[in-house]
Amino acid sequence: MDLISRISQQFQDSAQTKLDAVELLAAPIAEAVETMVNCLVNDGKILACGNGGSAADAQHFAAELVGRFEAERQELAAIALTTDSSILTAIANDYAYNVIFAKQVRALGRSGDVLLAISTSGNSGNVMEAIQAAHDADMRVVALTGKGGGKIGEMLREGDVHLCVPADRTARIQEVHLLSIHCICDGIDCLLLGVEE
Ligand SMILES: O=C(CO)[C@@H](O)[C@H](O)[C@H](O)[C@H](O)COP(=O)(O)O
Ligand SMILES: [Zn+2]
Repeated sequence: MDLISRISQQFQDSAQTKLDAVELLAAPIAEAVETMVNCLVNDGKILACGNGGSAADAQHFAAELVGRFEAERQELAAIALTTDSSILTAIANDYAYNVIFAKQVRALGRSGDVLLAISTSGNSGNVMEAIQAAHDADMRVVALTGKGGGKIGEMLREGDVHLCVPADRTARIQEVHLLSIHCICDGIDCLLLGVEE
């Protein structure tokens, strides 16, 4: 297959994966919006974590809440746990890579806060440890996964929200995660501001 055909195929696969996911994900995305708005209006904050491309997604999400998405509104409390290289290297070096997010959740997370946990496989150990720490702190979890949800799908409990993308390819799952994150940002603005467009 030549490059142009490969690229065209990827665009088609990405669009199809999104269309295939909407029926399954629309309700949990709406639940995620309500969970997060409820947290934010009650003075809570959202902590976000993930590895690799999902670390970028966590940061992207926090930037849209603290800065803005599409509408002007008050700053919203969100922190990506993927950005402080001193914290990350100290914890990985002195303890284990598996606890780089969990120790930050234990330091910063409070009852009523939300953890946005992102893992395409649903099996990243450090994201699982973060979820456990969030549960211990009486926080709710919004999990973005794929590939059937993995072990993270089995860890979630009542009050948590699971957005499991019905796909097996990491890149395609990440693309739906980003769309879902934008839907969450739009939904938060809509509930807080009544934004229609
Ligand atoms: O962006 C990509 C692949 O598209 C990679 O950086 C990917 O995020 C990394 O391999 C992650 O470590 C995968 O972790 P996870 O999504 O399974 O939790
Ligand atoms: Zn990637």
